[in-house]
Amino acid sequence: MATVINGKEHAQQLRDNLAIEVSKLKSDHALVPGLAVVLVGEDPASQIYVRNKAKQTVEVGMKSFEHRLDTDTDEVTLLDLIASLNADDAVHGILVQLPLPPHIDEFKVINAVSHDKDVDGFHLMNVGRLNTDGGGVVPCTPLGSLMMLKSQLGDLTGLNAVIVGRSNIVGKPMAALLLKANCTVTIAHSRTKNLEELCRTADILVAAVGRPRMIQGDWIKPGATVIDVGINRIEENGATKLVGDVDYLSASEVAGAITPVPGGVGPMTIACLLHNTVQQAKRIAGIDLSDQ
Ligand SMILES: NC(=O)C1=CN([C@@H]2O[C@H](COP(=O)(O)OP(=O)(O)OC[C@H]3O[C@@H](n4cnc5c(N)ncnc54)[C@H](OP(=O)(O)O)[C@@H]3O)[C@@H](O)[C@H]2O)C=CC1
Ligand SMILES: Nc1nc(=O)c2c([nH]1)NC[C@@H]1CN(c3ccc(C(=O)N[C@@H](CCC(=O)O)C(=O)O)cc3)C=[N+]21
Repeated sequence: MATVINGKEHAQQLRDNLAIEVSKLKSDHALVPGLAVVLVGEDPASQIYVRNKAKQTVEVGMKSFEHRLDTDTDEVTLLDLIASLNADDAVHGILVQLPLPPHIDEFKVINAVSHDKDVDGFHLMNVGRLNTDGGGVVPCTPLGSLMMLKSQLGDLTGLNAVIVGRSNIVGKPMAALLLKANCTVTIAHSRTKNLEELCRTADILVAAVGRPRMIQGDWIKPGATVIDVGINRIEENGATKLVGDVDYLSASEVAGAITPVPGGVGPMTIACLLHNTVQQAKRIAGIDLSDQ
C-alpha cells in the first residue's frame, strides 16, 4: 500500500514556521504582512475557501482584508478596488478569487494587480520570471505540490514527470517547477493520445484535470509518486463527497506514495498563499529574501 502524503501536516508545519517568521518581522522590522482577498459573486464553495484563508492568515499573525462584491459588479469597479489595494501600504498581497463572472475580463484583472503584490503568481511578470530566472512569486498549488514531492523523494533529478492538465494556474507552472528541479517533463491534455500508456511512464504523476477519479490504478507505474490536485464535488449514496482526479482506492494499491483528497494539495495551497504573502511583504519592505 502507498504511503499517504499528509498535506494537512505539511501545511501545519509550513504555517508554524511562517508564524515564527511573521513575529520576527513584527519585532525586528515593525512589519505586519497583510493579505487582501477579493471575491466577486456568491459561489458557496468559494465562500468557504475564502473564509478558511482569512482564518489562517490571522492565525499566523498577519492582517486579513476581505472584499466581497456582488456578482453583477462591473469591471471598472473591480479595477478601481484593485488600484486602491495596490496603493494601500497595509496590503502586501492581493488575491482575486477565480473564476470571475463572464462579463469581467480575467486577464485584465490579473494583470491589474501590481506584480509586487501578486500572491498567486498569475501576473505576466511572475509567469515570465518562473520561466526564466525563477525570481518571482510561484503559483500556490504547484509550489505546495513541489514541496511535498521534495519532502517525499528528496532530489528529483532525472525522474520522469507526467502532468495531466495544461492550465495556466496548475499544469503549466507545475511543469516549469519540475523542469527546474531537473525532471524530464511531459504535459498531457484532452488531445493527448495513449494517455494511459503515457501515465505508466511516470515516476511522478500530477493529475490536474477536474474529472472525478479519472486516473485508475492500472495507469500508474508501481512505486510512482502521485500528486492529486483535483477537487471534485460529487453525489454518492445520497451524500456530497469531495474526490480527486485519481481513483484513490485502486491507485493507492500501486503507487509508492499518494496525496489524498481532501487533506492533500488543498491545505498546502492555502499555506503557500500565506508563504507568498510573507515573501512579497519582505520584498516590498526591502528585507533580504535570503535573510531567514
Ligand atoms: N487543490 C487545489 O488547491 C486546487 C485544485 N484545483 C482543481 O484541480 C483541477 C484542475 O484545475 P484547473 O487546472 O484549474 O482546470 P482546467 O479546467 O483549467 O484545466 C483542466 C485541464 O485538464 C485537461 N483535460 C480535461 N479533460 C481531460 C481528459 N479527459 N484527458 C486529459 N486531459 C484532460 C484539459 O485539457 P485541454 O487544455 O485540452 O482542455 C485542461 O488542460 C480541478 O479539479 C480543480 O478544482 C485547481 C486549483 C487549485
Ligand atoms: N486566485 C485564485 N487562487 C487560487 O489558488 C484559487 C482560486 N483563485 N480559485 C479556486 C482555486 C481552488 N483552490 C483551492 C484551495 C484550497 C482548497 C482546500 O483547502 N481544500 C480542502 C478541502 C476543502 C473543502 O472541504 O471544501 C482539501 O483539499 O483538503 C481547495 C481549493 C484555490 N484556488
